[in-house]
Amino acid sequence: MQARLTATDLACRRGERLLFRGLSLDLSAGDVLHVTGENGTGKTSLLRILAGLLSPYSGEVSHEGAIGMLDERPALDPDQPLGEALRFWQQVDGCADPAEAITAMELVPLLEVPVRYLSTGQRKRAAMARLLCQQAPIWLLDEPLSGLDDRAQARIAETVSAHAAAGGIVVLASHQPIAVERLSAFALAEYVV
Ligand SMILES: Nc1ncnc2c1ncn2[C@@H]1O[C@H](COP(=O)(O)OP(=O)(O)OP(=O)(O)O)[C@@H](O)[C@H]1O
Repeated sequence: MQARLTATDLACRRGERLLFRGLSLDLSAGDVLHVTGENGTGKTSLLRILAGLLSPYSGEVSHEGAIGMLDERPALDPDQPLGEALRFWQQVDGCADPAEAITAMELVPLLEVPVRYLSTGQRKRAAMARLLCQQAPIWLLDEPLSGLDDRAQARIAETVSAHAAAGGIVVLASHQPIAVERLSAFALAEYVV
């Protein structure tokens, strides 16, 4: 897996406020970065800048390898049964082995359930299955553990570890600790204006 993610001297402004500045990153295959910071410091904003969904106020981002993002919006059709909703994305993403992702996230018993009936944790696991199918080397995970029980949290931690071990890059923003080897902590407070 060929992956690199760099950010140079990033500053982020939302509305009238400069949230952070002087932020640089250089991540390569196998790196896992845990971004921490109080509510409103700009963790989601940073991930959106890295994903190219939000323009930085200044600075630059570059990457080698596709980016997959997980946030609170799973982008799964709420009216479709989960299996159908996932199948749509599997076709778009050209997923080689959808069954593996579905099994890994323990979704087999839920495939007939309409997405709108899924619980918060089930929805997050579904979003993770979609991410696995994207086969993107760079993962940006916004609060991947929120709403998950202990077993599902452990499953996500294993999945993140496996992705890094296979040469992927993971940047995750989380208020909760995550049991992943080779995790680097990144305190956004150091860059807050
Ligand atoms: N579209 C917007 N326009 C103006 N301000 C915004 C916009 N989106 C977010 N903000 C503000 O930017 C700040 C940072 O938001 P962000 O969601 O990046 O923080 P966060 O660190 O992820 O917070 P949390 O821990 O609560 O998820 C907040 O004060 C928020 O109100």
